[in-house]
Amino acid sequence: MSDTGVQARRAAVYVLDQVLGEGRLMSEVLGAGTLDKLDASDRARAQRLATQTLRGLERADRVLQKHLQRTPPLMVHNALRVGAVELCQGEAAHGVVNAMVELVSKHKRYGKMKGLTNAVLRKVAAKGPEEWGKLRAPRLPKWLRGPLADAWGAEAMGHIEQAHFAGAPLDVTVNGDAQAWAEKLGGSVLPTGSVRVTDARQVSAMEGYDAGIWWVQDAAAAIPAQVLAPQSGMQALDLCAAPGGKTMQMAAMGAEVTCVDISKGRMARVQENLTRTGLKARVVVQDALTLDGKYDAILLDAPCSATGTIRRHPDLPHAKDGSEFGALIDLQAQLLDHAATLLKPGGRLVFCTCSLLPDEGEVQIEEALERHADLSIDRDALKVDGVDPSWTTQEGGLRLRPDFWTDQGGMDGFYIAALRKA
Ligand SMILES: C[S@@+](CC[C@H](N)C(=O)[O-])C[C@H]1O[C@@H](n2cnc3c(N)ncnc32)[C@H](O)[C@@H]1O
Repeated sequence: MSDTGVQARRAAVYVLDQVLGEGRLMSEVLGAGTLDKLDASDRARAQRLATQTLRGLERADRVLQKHLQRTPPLMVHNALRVGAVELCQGEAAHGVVNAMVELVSKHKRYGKMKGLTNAVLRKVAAKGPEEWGKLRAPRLPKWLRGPLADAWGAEAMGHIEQAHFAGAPLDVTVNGDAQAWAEKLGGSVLPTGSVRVTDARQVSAMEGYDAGIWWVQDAAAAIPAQVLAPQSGMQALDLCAAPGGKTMQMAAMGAEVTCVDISKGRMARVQENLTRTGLKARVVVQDALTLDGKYDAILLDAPCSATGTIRRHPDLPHAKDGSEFGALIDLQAQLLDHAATLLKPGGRLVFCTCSLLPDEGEVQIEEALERHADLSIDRDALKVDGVDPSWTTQEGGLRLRPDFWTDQGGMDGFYIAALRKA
């Protein structure tokens, strides 16, 4: 790591410029190799700083607001935001202020704003940490808060925002003795069988990773394959499979799995994951809408708004504006209709999305049941260990929210429903 942490902070500010200024997701910015020149520890630090700043953006702006007469240019504003978040979360003032002043002073256009940066961050260092704790959990932008508050109510909305601000622990799915691995990893076994590691280190350096005993998967994301529960030897299809968490679960259950995804790049990760874990599946890069064949069990984890994953991806509400969601909702319905044609009579289809929007969950299933007289909801499939019956919805699906299991660290938002073909 560089001595002063300037490089990591500069990279974090660049990532924020891209998310907040260009509407790019952090995964796109990082995927384009933005941080590749940094060493591993600076890269991790830059990513952590950008993530923490996005999570606490509203608080950072409130703390900064009273020291700014007008909004500075985005790059300077983002440097102040990163600095404010670090200071308010207990980082030593001299290191943060010096690094941010140096970073701004080297900027071609805004170098002259180093004095302002110094003055503002010194004021934040003096009072900010005390103010920080009294501020509310940051709210989602209106375009997303509106529909979510309509769906779940104002009180739940506040709890969801608190869960977003708290962030997410590391959950892993173990192919083996979960209790034994929970002890080795310093975690605990959740009611649904996932292992939660609160004191997470670098994942690839953790015991059992290289040996492929476990893979990273949020506890909520592990439930759809448990609901489908294909039996050993069954022909199972994982539609929209990459990076392959659910494929691996079904392969570990003994099913003959075919996994399909449209993205060649993302499917390379499925192949890597299968190689690491020693699990077997037929890997197909193809548009799921053009697939044929007949299967006993199908899992459709459809592309969606990903609004259930904001704890891990706080960039999403800032980079997006909801304008793409209509096309995703149409695609989900098409994928559901096509998946139904791939089911054998008596076969089962689990539909899921990592979304908090009913249009991508409850409404999709209600409408699919109207379109397909030969499909019925399978409520019994939801009787999975650790799944609270109160999570069941009116039409017979499961609604999971980030504010569930609060005492244990929450879970991603998900919708899951099981359908059976006559
Ligand atoms: C929510 S992610 C899947 C996560 C995965 N099931 C897992 O558990 O690791 C959605 C996936 O849908 C894929 N996708 C989008 N449109 C598709 C299509 N028409 N056919 C197949 N895959 C598609 C995307 O490439 C993406 O990998």
